[in-house]
Amino acid sequence: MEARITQFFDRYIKGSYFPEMHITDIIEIIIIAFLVYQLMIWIKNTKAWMLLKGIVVLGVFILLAFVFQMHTILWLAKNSLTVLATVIIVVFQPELRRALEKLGERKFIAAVVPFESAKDKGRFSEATIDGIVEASYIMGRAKTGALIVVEQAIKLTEYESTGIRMDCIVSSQVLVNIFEHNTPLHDGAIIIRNDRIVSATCYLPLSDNMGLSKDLGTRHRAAVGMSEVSDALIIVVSEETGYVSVAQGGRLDRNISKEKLREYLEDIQNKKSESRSVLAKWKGRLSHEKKSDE
Ligand SMILES: Nc1ncnc2c1ncn2[C@@H]1O[C@H](COP(=O)(O)OP(=O)(O)OP(=O)(O)O)[C@@H](O)[C@H]1O
Repeated sequence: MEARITQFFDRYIKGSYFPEMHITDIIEIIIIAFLVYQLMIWIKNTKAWMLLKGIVVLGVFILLAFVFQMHTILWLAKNSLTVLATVIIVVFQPELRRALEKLGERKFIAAVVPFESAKDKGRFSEATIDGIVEASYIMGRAKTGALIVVEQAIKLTEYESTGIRMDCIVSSQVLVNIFEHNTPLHDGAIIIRNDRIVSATCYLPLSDNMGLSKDLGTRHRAAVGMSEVSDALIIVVSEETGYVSVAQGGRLDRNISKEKLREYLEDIQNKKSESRSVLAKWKGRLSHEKKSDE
């Protein structure tokens, strides 16, 4: 038995090369694993998934061409590589932009650079949450369609400019009034920044996610589309069913309860107040240090 084990070690293990490992190598492996994992999630959630399948098919085709030594195909593949890379960048420009924006999102940056949230002077109050929740379910019961975008760290100025500019404190009465049928502001989406409605009748980008249910129309597609290109939380009230749904990060949570909607809103409210408190702590520490220097 012992001889067998020794023989196994001699044959398979002894000759193997084990490089020396340092702590930085382990950290490097963890970072690369994390990045690859994030990349795979990103590919799965965007149309890059279809592209990946296409690339695999193309790869197999090129491999066959290599095996059978088809020189013209190999020459074409080699020379179109740079063009292909440019095409990918152009086609996936929105997704790449979103991926980079995500890196700069406050929840990520705030952990490293606390003063990032210095721009965040607004307040997302309880009254705003109450107003949105109440209005959504009033409209749901009345089967009034609505599309409400709650802005977060990424500024939605370009979408704001597609609508009619407003400057109005959020309340359930105002929201219900805006989405009332046959009124000038009811079509399209409204954008809420902190406690104020800043624009109405906004046009949002439509999602081309093929996984979305076929019975969802453009209102829901616009909600998902907006959540794919920004970190905003989008509330949709269906005119057809009266259901209240939430789109966030490219996903649609359909027919949610009042409590769940409140949870979603409180979640983003807490994120805002968390980053403000980090800033407050940082400012406090700074002034304390200044005082002790004097
Ligand atoms: N790109 C867009 N941006 C903003 N609002 C949009 C957009 N596309 C559609 N809408 C809004 O959605 C309305 C049409 O909704 P539609 O019936 O097609 O969608 P739906 O998802 O089936 O919603 P519902 O369940 O309310 O019927 C339009 O009148 C408009 O107000």
